[in-house]
Amino acid sequence: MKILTAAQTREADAYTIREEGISSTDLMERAAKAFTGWFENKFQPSEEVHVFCGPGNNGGDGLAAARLLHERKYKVQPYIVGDVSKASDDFNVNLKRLPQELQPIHVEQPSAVPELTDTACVVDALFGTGLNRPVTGLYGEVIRKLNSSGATITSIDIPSGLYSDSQTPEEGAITRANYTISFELPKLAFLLPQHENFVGEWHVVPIGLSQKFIAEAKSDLYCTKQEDVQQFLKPRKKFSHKGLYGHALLLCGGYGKMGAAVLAARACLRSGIGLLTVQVPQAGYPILQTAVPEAMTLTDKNRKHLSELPLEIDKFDVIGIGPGIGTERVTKTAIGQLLATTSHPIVLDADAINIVGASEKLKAQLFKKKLIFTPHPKEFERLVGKVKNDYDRMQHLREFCQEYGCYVALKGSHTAIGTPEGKVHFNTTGNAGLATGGTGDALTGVITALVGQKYTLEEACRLGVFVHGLAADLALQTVGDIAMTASDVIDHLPRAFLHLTQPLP
Ligand SMILES: NC(=O)C1=CN([C@@H]2O[C@H](COP(=O)(O)OP(=O)(O)OC[C@H]3O[C@@H](n4cnc5c(N)ncnc54)[C@H](O)[C@@H]3O)[C@@H](O)[C@H]2O)[C@@H](O)CC1
Ligand SMILES: Nc1ncnc2c1ncn2[C@@H]1O[C@H](COP(=O)(O)OP(=O)(O)O)[C@@H](O)[C@H]1O
Ligand SMILES: [K+]
Repeated sequence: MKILTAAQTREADAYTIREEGISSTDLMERAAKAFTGWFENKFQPSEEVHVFCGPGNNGGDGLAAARLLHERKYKVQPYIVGDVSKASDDFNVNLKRLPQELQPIHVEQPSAVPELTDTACVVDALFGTGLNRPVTGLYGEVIRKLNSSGATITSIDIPSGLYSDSQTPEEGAITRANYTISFELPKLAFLLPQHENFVGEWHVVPIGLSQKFIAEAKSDLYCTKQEDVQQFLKPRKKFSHKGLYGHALLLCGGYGKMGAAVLAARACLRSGIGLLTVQVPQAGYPILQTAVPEAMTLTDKNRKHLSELPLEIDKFDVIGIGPGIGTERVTKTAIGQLLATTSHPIVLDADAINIVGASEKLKAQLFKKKLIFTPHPKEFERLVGKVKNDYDRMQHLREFCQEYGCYVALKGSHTAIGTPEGKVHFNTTGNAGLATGGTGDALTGVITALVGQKYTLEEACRLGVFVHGLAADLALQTVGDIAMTASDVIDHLPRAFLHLTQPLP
């Protein structure tokens, strides 16, 4: 699923209107119906609904939604904020369509906004994608008043005041929505952690924008949905054997962190790898052999740390390195050897990233390699330097992937996968139960297994991150997010793969 800019969304609206021969008022009616459809499923008609409308088409949506909710017997009060002498045409059409008994309150002073109780619902239709400057003055005061009330706020299309594709200037007021209902496609702003308190829980409702326009629109930003990964999932063949599903090498674990190797290995095996060898420091030998009997185990000459590569490193199809390895000098040397000698794909995580990030010499060896990095935001900063905000982080992500020709899965609530072409694919599965030690180690195992099975590096990243998040979503149903562990996520990988191969009705 593509993510379009505000300007492209306007073009999509205009294109749809031309292509379908409908009026812009009809499209607005569709948007308002889609919005109220969601609203009716969420809130009871007994709720008081206060709809705050601005002067543009977002306000027009608000007026149309107020009328539709009134028809559905909600107790609705529309408000028109500020000077609407230059209101949009569709705003004016919908103002006229309000029935006699549903007259709007004109808000010319912030004091005209009533004290709202905790049980009130607010619909925020002040500004949408037409926002062209930070929200200050009366609109800013109204937003601050709504934010400080206890009311439940639902924003139409986007929280008012939030820029959809770039950093919102600090002086602008932004609605702190509990829910945001966006039309047709999600907006980039929804996927960035810094906007969590503004966007709240977001949903996308279809309004029939032209699929042709969307397919042809140029965008480097995507959301990965289930149907996307199902398209490249490889079925297992009846006469196949383990030799056809790749032999992975995991270089993981260190003294006190052998669990990282166990988790990565278990996740790798649960993701379809044909054969798995794990090399651990000597102290890890009994642990690995006991905890993961399916994996072959090699030992390093060093008792506590990774310090050497296996002799026959070329026989492996993929190498996953990093979880639990630490940053000892001997380990740095081994990573240098790995980057210098192997042409096989490598998945680098955790301390492997920290080691590379701290050494310009190692960074110089990254070019023209088949590499996937799986950093969390702190590890990412060790690779690229300090970032200013989430937009700056995305910019660094694209530049780093383009410069080194590599893939980066920048982990988070919506893990962002950067590609060498400068594209970014945001993941749509997973939940806060994943915010616990070891889940990243499991992800390294999953992605390593998929690369071993000859998925392209892009497919392995997108499918791996998706299925890892899906396993957590399935685990949520039985263990919840508070108690979830990395082992729970691994234990739910089978159901997650089943879900993808045999979609539940
Ligand atoms: N036919 C269409 O084009 C459709 C549009 N839709 C709605 O239309 C919205 C976009 O509508 P518009 O393009 O009219 O834009 P908005 O309604 O977001 O706002 C534009 C108006 O606000 C003013 N404005 C912008 N920033 C301001 C600020 N900081 N302070 C004060 N005034 C400010 C502008 O001068 C303009 O009058 C979407 O978000 C969506 O809600 C939907 O109805 C779907 C169909
Ligand atoms: N709030 C969250 N919502 C969804 N996914 C999350 C959240 N927090 C963390 N994750 C996911 O959990 C994993 C954590 O990885 P990482 O930080 O490397 O953990 P560790 O190093 O302990 O294994 C990543 O896949 C990340 O995307
Ligand atoms: K809005």
